Amino acid sequence: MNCIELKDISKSFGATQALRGVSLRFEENKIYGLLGRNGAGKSTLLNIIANRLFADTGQVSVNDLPAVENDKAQQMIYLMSEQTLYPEKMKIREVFKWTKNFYPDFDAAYAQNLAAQFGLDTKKRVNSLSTGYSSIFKIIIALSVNTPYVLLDEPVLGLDANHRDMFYRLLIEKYGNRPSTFIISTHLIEEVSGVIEDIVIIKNGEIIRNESCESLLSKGYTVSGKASQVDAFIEGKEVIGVDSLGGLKTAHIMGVPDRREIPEDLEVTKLDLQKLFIQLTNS
Ligand SMILES: Nc1ncnc2c1ncn2[C@@H]1O[C@H](COP(=O)(O)OP(=O)(O)OP(=O)(O)O)[C@@H](O)[C@H]1O
Repeated sequence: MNCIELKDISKSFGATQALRGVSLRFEENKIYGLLGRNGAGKSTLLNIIANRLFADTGQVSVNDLPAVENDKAQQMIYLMSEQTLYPEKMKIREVFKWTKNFYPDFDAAYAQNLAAQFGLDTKKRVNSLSTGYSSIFKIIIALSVNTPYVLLDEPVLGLDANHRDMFYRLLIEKYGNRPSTFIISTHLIEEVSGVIEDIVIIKNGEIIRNESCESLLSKGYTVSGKASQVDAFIEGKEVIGVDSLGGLKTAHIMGVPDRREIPEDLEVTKLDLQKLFIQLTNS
């Protein structure tokens, strides 16, 4: 079956249990958001898939091939992370050549084109890049590598708003032209919500949600309008957050709205993913 499959993966670092019996499938040609609070286990999960860390128990397979110490499986995966695995003195264009040796479908011409769009000078050495450009350099490889599975661990770290916007746009463009699976671990939930199809939420090393963005967001709704009307309406409901401005109020509510019950003056909109995430991962 074409997917990355994790079966009962656990991993501890000394007394810290980073992952607890994680079973999960990342299907082909989908964009996933991997969300979780600091220390939840996201990087550990991605590093285990990419064979940079070994699980204590459990198995990972890539298109039915065992992922551990297996070049055939690993050639289907590219992991972009904070760690830089290239010789630091290498120039960017040399890294592009080097990448092609391990990933034959790497598109060097497209990478050069992206570098020009981002204003990245490929004559520069890897260790001379600023934090933002170091992320951009890795993003460019991730978008050009053409592996069936691309894992992005905090890809927009240090990127300014314009470059983040460019990245999301290029990702969607790339996905449209040549679909593959992208797994994006990020804390910028609202920004990524327009890009991802499925959401995996990890809390204290356990998967607490694994479903489509649409299905998750249909589990709640937002009402806004005059504060007094909103207050009356939310009485007795499961409210997960409230924002007020002047005499206006917005309330985020779990449950399915009963349209007949909602006063005409109140506006009902989709739930805010970030508010829902905070609620699900609090405590
Ligand atoms: N090499 C390590 N040695 C010891 N503990 C580690 C190591 N790597 C991760 N951990 C611990 O395992 C847990 C999960 O860490 P992980 O980096 O996977 O979380 P994360 O979800 O990626 O967090 P963040 O969003 O803060 O990057 C944390 O408690 C972390 O401190």
